[in-house]
Amino acid sequence: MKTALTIAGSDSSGGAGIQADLKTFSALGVFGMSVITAITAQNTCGVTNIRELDEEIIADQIAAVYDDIPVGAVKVGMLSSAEITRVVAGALVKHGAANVVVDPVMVAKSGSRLLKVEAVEALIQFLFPIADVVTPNLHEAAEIVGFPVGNRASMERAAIAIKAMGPKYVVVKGGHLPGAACDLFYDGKEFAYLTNERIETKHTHGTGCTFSSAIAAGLAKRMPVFEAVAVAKRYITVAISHGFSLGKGVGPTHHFYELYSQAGVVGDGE
Ligand SMILES: Nc1ncnc2c1ncn2[C@@H]1O[C@H](COP(=O)(O)OP(=O)(O)OP(=O)(O)O)[C@@H](O)[C@H]1O
Ligand SMILES: Cc1ncc(COP(=O)(O)O)c(N)n1
Repeated sequence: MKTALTIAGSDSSGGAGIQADLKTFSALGVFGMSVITAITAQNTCGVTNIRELDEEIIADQIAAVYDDIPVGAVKVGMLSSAEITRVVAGALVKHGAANVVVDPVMVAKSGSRLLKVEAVEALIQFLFPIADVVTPNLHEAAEIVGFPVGNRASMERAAIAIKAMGPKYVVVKGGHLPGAACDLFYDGKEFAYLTNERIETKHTHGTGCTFSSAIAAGLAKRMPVFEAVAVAKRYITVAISHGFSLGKGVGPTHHFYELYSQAGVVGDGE
């Protein structure tokens, strides 16, 4: 059985965070495990409270998994503070984590800050050098590199700057671009664009979490990195096109296995 671990925040409404990650792992046929960094009181309208877990229980959760179970890939999402970021990075190094996907979650769609401003430096310093893939959206890329990112030229400049911070691969997500949903993949040598038509929907809660978990699921299945990203792009496109209204605000994406096998995202044999 292939396994993947998510280290992220809990979203009580089930659309983003740990919950989206585990649903994605399951739909892609990978056994999911979780380390919770923070608990958010959250629904489709926004985040009403955040409680960080203490560093000891976070480190102990990571140790409990790695000391016992082979971890095929790990996705890192909401980290909230610089201290949590340092502890997670240190634990991943200590346990020799492989196939590390870092989604540099900073602000929820609803506007709440999920990573303190002063923690961005720790993310760059401690996590980027041990990451295989880093997946910023346009806003996150801009905060990381310190210049505006809003078109293909600036996405390429940002990808080069982020690659220089240590990860093996960078995916700058263009979900917030005008027009097509166009993501940039960069391996340090060449740029490749993964493009899909924009789906007109407001139900996109958790798209970033879902995309990065799908990449981790692909790596856990030992796909080459570009193939894992391409499968994740197909997965998120199907997930958004079947996003649905739930609650009064921004509804979630869709994670039911049948849909993905019908759409050819996962083969029956996987
Ligand atoms: N309306 C859309 N139609 C098609 N694809 C989309 C749409 N919105 C986002 N995507 C795709 O979803 C993936 C996630 O991108 P996005 O830029 O939304 O991430 P994000 O901002 O980190 O997500 P989140 O806001 O959940 O944190 C990317 O592959 C992006 O191209
Ligand atoms: C716990 C947690 N992690 C990540 C996100 C980002 O997802 P989105 O930007 O879609 O709200 C979130 N809202 N909550």
